[in-house]
Amino acid sequence: MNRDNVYTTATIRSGELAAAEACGLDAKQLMQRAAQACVQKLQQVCPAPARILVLCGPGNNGGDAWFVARYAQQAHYQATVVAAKPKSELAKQAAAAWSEADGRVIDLAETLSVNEFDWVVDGLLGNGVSREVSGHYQRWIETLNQSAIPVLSIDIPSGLDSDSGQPQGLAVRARDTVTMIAWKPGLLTGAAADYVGRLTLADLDVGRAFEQQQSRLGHILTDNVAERLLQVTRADSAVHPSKASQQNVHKGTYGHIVIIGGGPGMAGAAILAGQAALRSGAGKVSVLCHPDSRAIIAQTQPELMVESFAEGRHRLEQATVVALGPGLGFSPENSLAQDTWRQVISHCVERNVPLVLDADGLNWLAHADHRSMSLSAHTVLTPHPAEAGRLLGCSTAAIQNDRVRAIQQLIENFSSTIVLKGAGTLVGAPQQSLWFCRRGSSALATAGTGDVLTGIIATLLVGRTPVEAAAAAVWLHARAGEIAALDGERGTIASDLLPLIRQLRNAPNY
Ligand SMILES: NC(=O)C1=CN([C@@H]2O[C@H](COP(=O)(O)OP(=O)(O)OC[C@H]3O[C@@H](n4cnc5c(N)ncnc54)[C@H](O)[C@@H]3O)[C@@H](O)[C@H]2O)[C@@H](O)CC1
Ligand SMILES: [K+]
Repeated sequence: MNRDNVYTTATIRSGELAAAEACGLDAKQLMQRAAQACVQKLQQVCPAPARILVLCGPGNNGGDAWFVARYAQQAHYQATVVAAKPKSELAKQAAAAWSEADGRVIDLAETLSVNEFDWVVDGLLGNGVSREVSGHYQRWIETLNQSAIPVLSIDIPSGLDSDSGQPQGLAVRARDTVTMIAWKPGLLTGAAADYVGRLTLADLDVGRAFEQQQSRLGHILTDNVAERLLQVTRADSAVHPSKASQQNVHKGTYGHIVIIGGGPGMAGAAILAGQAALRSGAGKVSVLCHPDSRAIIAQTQPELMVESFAEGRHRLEQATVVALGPGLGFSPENSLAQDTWRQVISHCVERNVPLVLDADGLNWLAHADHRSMSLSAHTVLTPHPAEAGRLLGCSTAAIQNDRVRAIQQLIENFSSTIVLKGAGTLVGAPQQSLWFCRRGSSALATAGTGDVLTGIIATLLVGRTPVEAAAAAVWLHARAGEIAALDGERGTIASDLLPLIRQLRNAPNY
């Protein structure tokens, strides 16, 4: 079974019973397996006879939790149940199993000191959360989040939306989450990383049947896959015959990357993109910038070839890949930036030159009427949520509330490869399933890291399809961020990533 596939919540909810039936199981047996998987995890993280508090909500997530209490008790844990009235038929049966074992139940409306317990099992709400958390649910989640007691969440931290990864007002911050059957996007993107803790997939032995019956939304960008993508080069045409013609054309070169940006006061963005391209292994990097930025860029990094756009236009003819946007400048009266943008886009579209559009490159795209222009299929757009909002004409919050929908819309509108940045970065392209990157660090949320990513993508575009290059670059950048953060997340800056990019390019498992 490919344990990296991601399915929408709707697919999981509508398909899990059919998969169980194909394996000769009914819904109650599936629930019992879910509970057993959670008890196994408990046994790893807090051996019996620990004191555990089991919180049971009204639906089947609560049903799982009632069975957890029962099995935990059988495994010699001291289990205490706090429960809402079970509403679903399965939850009622699971609650009955606890009563038959003479288990005591405390009503959710009561208060209890959680400090008496070693661990909490959170079965309040699962993938059926349908509204903002309030009342006793809110109170319990606040209590858990304020206490230091570790929490194991069943399926998904209660209150987290299992598609968007956004809390519905409030969500449990778990130490561990055991999710059932298959990965859901809400565990992997948006705010998920702040809530899910360590993730475990329990496929309940129906995962294979489920995968055979359902189509996936995407897959996790695993280390293995990323390392393989990083190794694929033009010399590998036998492995990737689809790229043979492009590979032959450029054989023997590591590519000439042309970066266009660096407006007045924004030379740094072009420098960082250029340095990242060099450290990712580009053979030659040119920067075309505003005349005022030329000297500082050239002095900062002598390996960069620097010209003003007017002087260096001919560089476009030599470009293997173009990166347009870092520090370009964006304001209605900035006609130099706008003209440059138009000329570069036209060149790349006409010649089918691979293009990365970032920062002001995206702002000009949002400003243009994109319906009247087409980008080449070799284009990668790298919006952060605010830029994505500008491109789609909606708010940043709307993007974050449904990142999967947002990237799908961007792919459709621009027929390009899209990197939707932010925690749980998504990568997608037309007719391809999405990549979910779980790696990364909040240390990457600082100025300039986007410019670095642009430089990496541009370099990796040499010899890879746009989606492969974007996925490999996102992973590399995220890993570099993680490693940089080992010296302290606070104070990590974009240029700290540069030596790590070099290390990772030479040894991805560094
Ligand atoms: N159906 C199956 O065969 C399986 C289901 N499983 C479990 O079932 C869960 C899904 O069960 P359900 O569909 O019953 O959904 P949930 O258990 O997530 O909750 C649904 C219930 O909660 C209420 N609710 C929704 N939002 C609320 C809020 N904000 N505040 C208070 N109450 C709220 C709903 O009115 C409904 O009564 C999964 O997450 C998983 O844990 C697993 O046992 C695997 C097998
Ligand atoms: K839960």
